[in-house]
Amino acid sequence: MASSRHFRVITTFIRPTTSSLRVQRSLVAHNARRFLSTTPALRDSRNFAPQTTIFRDVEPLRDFRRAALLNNRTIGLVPTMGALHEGHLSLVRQAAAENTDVFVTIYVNPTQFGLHEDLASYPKTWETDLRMLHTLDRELASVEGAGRVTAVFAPTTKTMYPTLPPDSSIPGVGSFIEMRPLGQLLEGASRPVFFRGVATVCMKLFNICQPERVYFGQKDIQQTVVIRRLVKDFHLPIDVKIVPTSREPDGLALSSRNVYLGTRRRTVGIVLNQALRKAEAQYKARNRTRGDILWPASDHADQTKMAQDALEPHERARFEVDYLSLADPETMEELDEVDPARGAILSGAVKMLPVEEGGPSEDLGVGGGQIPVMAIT
Ligand SMILES: Nc1ncnc2c1ncn2[C@@H]1O[C@H](COP(=O)(O)OP(=O)(O)OP(=O)(O)O)[C@@H](O)[C@H]1O
Ligand SMILES: CC(C)(CO)[C@@H](O)C(=O)[O-]
Ligand code: BAL
Repeated sequence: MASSRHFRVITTFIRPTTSSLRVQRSLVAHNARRFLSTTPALRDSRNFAPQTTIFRDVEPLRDFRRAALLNNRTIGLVPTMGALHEGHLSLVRQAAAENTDVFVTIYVNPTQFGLHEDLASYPKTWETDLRMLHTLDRELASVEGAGRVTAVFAPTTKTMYPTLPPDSSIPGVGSFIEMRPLGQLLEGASRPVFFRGVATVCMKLFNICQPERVYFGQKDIQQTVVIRRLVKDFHLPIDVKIVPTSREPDGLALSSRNVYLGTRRRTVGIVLNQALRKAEAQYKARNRTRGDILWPASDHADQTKMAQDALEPHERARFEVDYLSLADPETMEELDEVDPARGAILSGAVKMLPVEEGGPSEDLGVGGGQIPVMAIT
């Protein structure tokens, strides 16, 4: 059986207090208002014509992109692994507010999955994904000034890895992009090939689609740091946009892997989000040192863990805290103290262990509570 996996919770960017970030935020707010504002900006969508083309190969997509460039159109790229949910759609919405064309890529990239991770069982919902994008595109068609979802790129692995088959082993035969030590910290410590795979596939997708802007979710915060580094170190002419995390009412972040959780692990899984909120509150109360910021988070996680461990096997959802991190926003190196002018990234990971004993009619999630999980709240 594949090894148990992390239930990751990566929540908070303690923002610097510089005016440039405030400007960035207000621009996003402006765009959101432009996009979300009601009647005056609504277009008549009765004549809605779907504009989305599905591409499997590189050359036709390149031709499409070239034509867009000649027509002064701008491309916002949203890379995904499919199994779409409202979090993905929020990325598409922001991309549509800032570009004439949105390209969505749907590709489950093998090189970012370690050999014992959940590549084989990763949820695939192609038909539903297309329906969701179609519905969203219809909505976009009715908004004055909004871009449209004009391309979905869903390549085969042979297209993405044209020379050698993808290799997920640590020595890794093939052509890769690596960032050391950034890609080896935190998530990279427990998933040693993860960021190598992400950086490599994103470089490929950026080269194929040549977007002006790319959109990534803050939920995967270390991934956003890796992408910014990719763009900086390889001089890519791309603007990286980070979109806030979409959450369930109780704070659980939407995530494709949530289907694995089942009721019991889902309920307990919000522990880390709760813990990190406590740490964030410490920062907001003007605490700046690592100990002061992180202790309530560790304490909350410890208390919850003890309470679960004390329950009977048919009642409990056991977990282990992998890390609680207070890190520099560009290097992800751990900080002893936060400089408010620079900000920090507060993040954490919890390993949700398999359910030991299911109840008679209990919803244990896809895979009966045993599937390796990489869900994010
Ligand atoms: N809840 C969310 N809010 C905002 N962005 C999100 C959310 N969930 C995913 N994203 C972003 O969507 C993009 C594609 O993510 P991906 O397809 O891996 O979905 P996922 O839900 O993160 O899946 P997984 O369960 O594998 O982590 C990434 O940039 C990711 O950060
Ligand atoms: C960015 C990405 C699409 C690369 O495969 C993936 O890591 C994801 O979905 O976050
Ligand atoms: N959203 C992160 C992709 C992964 O876990 O592989």
